[in-house]
Amino acid sequence: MGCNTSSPNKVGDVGNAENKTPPEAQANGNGTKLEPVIEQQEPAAEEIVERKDPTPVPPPSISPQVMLQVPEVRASRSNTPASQKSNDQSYSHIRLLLLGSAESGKTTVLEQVRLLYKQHFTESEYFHRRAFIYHNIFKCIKSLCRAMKMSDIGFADPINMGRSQSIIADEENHYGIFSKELAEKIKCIWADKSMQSLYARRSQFNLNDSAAYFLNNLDKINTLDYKPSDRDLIMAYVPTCGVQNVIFTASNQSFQLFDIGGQKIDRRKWATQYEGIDAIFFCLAISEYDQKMNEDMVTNRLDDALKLLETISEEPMFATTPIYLFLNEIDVFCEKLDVIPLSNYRKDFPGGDQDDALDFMENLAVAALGKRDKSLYRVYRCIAIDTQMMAELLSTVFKDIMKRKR
Ligand SMILES: Nc1nc2c(ncn2[C@@H]2O[C@H](COP(=O)(O)OP(=O)(O)OP(=O)(O)O)[C@@H](O)[C@H]2O)c(=O)[nH]1
Ligand SMILES: [Mg+2]
Repeated sequence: MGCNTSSPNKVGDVGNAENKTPPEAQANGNGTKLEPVIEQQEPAAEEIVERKDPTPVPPPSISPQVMLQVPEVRASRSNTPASQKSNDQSYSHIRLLLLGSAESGKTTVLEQVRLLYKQHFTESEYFHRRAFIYHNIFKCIKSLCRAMKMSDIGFADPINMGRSQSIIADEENHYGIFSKELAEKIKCIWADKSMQSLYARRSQFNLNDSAAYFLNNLDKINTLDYKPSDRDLIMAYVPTCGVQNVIFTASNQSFQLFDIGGQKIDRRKWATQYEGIDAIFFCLAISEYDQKMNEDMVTNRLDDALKLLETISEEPMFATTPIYLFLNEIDVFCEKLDVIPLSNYRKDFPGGDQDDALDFMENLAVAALGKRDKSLYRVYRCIAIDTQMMAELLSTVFKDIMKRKR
């Protein structure tokens, strides 16, 4: 039996999504012209030191965080906690909080909301994302070269060994277009037959899920007039270090979606955003069952994510707050199962096909929600990079949230 990724599976009593694309995704319900306002939030100096991601802070000219607001709320500061906003009578938004561990898909969900609900990207945001795409590509090829060096495989073409060594020795962060020579090196290494077999074992060295997508598109990207497409924006990984939010209208209701970084260092700030939250979107990347956390390279990522979910579920401030749980990355999960058996990492998995494995993961997540009343959570299986799937899912979720508010 194949993996059913065509529509989000739901637990609970949410009706099936009827429309392919929600009408509210095509225009702003209230007709307000939305003008993005970009504000920068820099991480504190001690965080820069502690952060495990080796490239948390892009060059000074590139903002790592953006905040999108409708004109009437421009006066508020980007780092004002949701708690303060809840006491401000001028706010009429339903406040949503994205939570989950690092690289679980939170910002991808936010970016999908922006694309679907017409929160256009500014030129400087394109510039910022473009810089990160070059950086993502270089980081990926460097990880692959390092992994090849550690492996017993060896390049199919011996010339690639020297190319690989020079990539490993390159200390630059590469936030800009690659030289012709560097681009050629990257392409040759990526095309090497042995590299492709190593790529199949990529979870062993925490390679970003979008590595192949960007490496395969290098020719298009490495041009002076390259402007990221919507797809490129969704596929890029820009680690969130701080809080960003977007305000948008769905079904004539105004929503504000907050997104916080999921690395351990960022979680210390989560509680400052808890008050006044109407619903939580929790992202859990189920594909990470065999991976270790970048922060310590010891803790299993799935264990960490489940523990995090349990903590959020038990948080007294969320006792009556609905949790919308997104079991994310089912594409990567299904692809990985054949290469890395789930039973190697989850001894309690009795075995079975992909759908059994998906059910098993869902049960783990539901168990982490503990004694929470069934009416206070919904579970969805999703692929956050799939815009069509997310259009249906988000439309269903927003309707459910509004039903609860009535
Ligand atoms: N293949 C695949 N890739 C995904 C999926 N969801 C997210 N990604 C990719 O995973 C990477 C990380 O996603 P983000 O949304 O930035 O992760 P995050 O939870 O915001 O991470 P932090 O900001 O570090 O907390 C990006 O490159 C996304 O394109 C998915 O369902 N499938
Ligand atoms: Mg993020």
